[in-house]
Amino acid sequence: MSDSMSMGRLDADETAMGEPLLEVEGLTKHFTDGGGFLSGLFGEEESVRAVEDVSFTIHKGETLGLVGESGCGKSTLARTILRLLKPTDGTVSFKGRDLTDLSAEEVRSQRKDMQMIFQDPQSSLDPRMKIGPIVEEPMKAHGMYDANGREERARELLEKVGLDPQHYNRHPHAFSGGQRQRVNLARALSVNPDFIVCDEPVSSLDVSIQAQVLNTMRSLQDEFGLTYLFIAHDLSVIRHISDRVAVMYLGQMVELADKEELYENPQHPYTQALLESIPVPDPRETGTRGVLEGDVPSPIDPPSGCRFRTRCPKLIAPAEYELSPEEWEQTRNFLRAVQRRSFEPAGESEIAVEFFDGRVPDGEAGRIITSAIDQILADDWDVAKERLTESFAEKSICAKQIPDYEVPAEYGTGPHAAACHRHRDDVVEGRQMQ
Ligand SMILES: Nc1ncnc2c1ncn2[C@@H]1O[C@H](COP(=O)(O)OP(=O)(O)OP(=O)(O)O)[C@@H](O)[C@H]1O
Repeated sequence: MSDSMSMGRLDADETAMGEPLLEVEGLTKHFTDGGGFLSGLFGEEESVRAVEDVSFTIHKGETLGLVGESGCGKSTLARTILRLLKPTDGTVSFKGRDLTDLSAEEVRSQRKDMQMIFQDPQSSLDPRMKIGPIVEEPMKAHGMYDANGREERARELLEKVGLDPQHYNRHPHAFSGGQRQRVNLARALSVNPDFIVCDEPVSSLDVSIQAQVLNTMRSLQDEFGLTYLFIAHDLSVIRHISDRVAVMYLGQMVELADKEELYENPQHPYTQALLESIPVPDPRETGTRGVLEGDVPSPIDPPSGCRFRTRCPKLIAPAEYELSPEEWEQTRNFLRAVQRRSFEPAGESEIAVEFFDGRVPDGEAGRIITSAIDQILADDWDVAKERLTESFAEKSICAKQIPDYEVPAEYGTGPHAAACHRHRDDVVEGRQMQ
């Protein structure tokens, strides 16, 4: 397809994937500095734009994996969906019912159907309580069964999650991390929910234990007809458990597709970078550094257009310059190097050799580059950086419009949404045509 669809909306649900269970539409959560009396007076209250205009659907019985670097807004999105946080904007419908306008009491009763399990099984279990009563707590809160009924169900659930029901009277410290996460699962299941948000549920566990817990979660899903929103930063974990995968960057969804499609045919440069950075199984190697350049910008003042553009290795060339793909790549690398001040300027020809194979492009683009080189040699880095950024980065379509495209899928049957302007018809070989 050619042009941007509704701005910021990334939705991949128009298929026969089953009945929608959860529909999220334009969900936005900004954190505003509550103490901002003075800033409020001047109307300049700063807000952290943690989640911005996110739309997607989760179907009954599926697992939607949600992946992205730390701080990209995964937990805030999950908490806003569950109404643990009040949305700034947008709607969440669960089984066709809009949750956004429910009263506090209605939200509380709705929560029975929507449970959440967290990363750290240690801190989410009260060390003074025995695990049986821990599992019974939510049933008690929702007035389910009498005391005997609750105990019976708790014992049954302990067994279902792979624990010994005889351990009903033990305290959490008697269990390993994996076992404690199983207690959490039993507790979440106790109120018979339809939907469970799993926020990094296996991240704190040893790799060898992770697969076992994930397998248990899978079989519980089949047995109880559960639907999961599964959050993780680890792409191998997401691949193991998910049916579809959504990728988040700086508060927005950038790609959503069937699992196989996303892993085999990623169409967003951020997803591609994340996948390239899956570490070889070496416990000393962590994170995504190396492939993804630069720092994540602040969510207080995120980049315009595509939020990934300031780190994107595929930034689109502005329409006004007639640059070949090679020249654009050189120009982009030069721009990045100046922005990061990552080289020692020796002289004009040395810079031209280092970044442009000795030949700066012709025309207007060349004139801008040459004057930037002069400014660098005069130690005016900031002026050079500003000129190059304004002339190239800010003129790219990537800076001007929020991308949102549906692209052809090669694997699976579901749609594939990718928020990258390279999928416009008027972008050819990384350059926007006039
Ligand atoms: N209560 C809050 N007040 C202000 N800012 C917040 C608050 N909670 C989260 N944030 C900010 O919102 C952004 C998104 O945070 P969030 O915890 O949702 O990300 P995440 O992807 O879940 O990260 P992680 O994987 O590290 O948990 C971050 O910039 C974070 O600092």
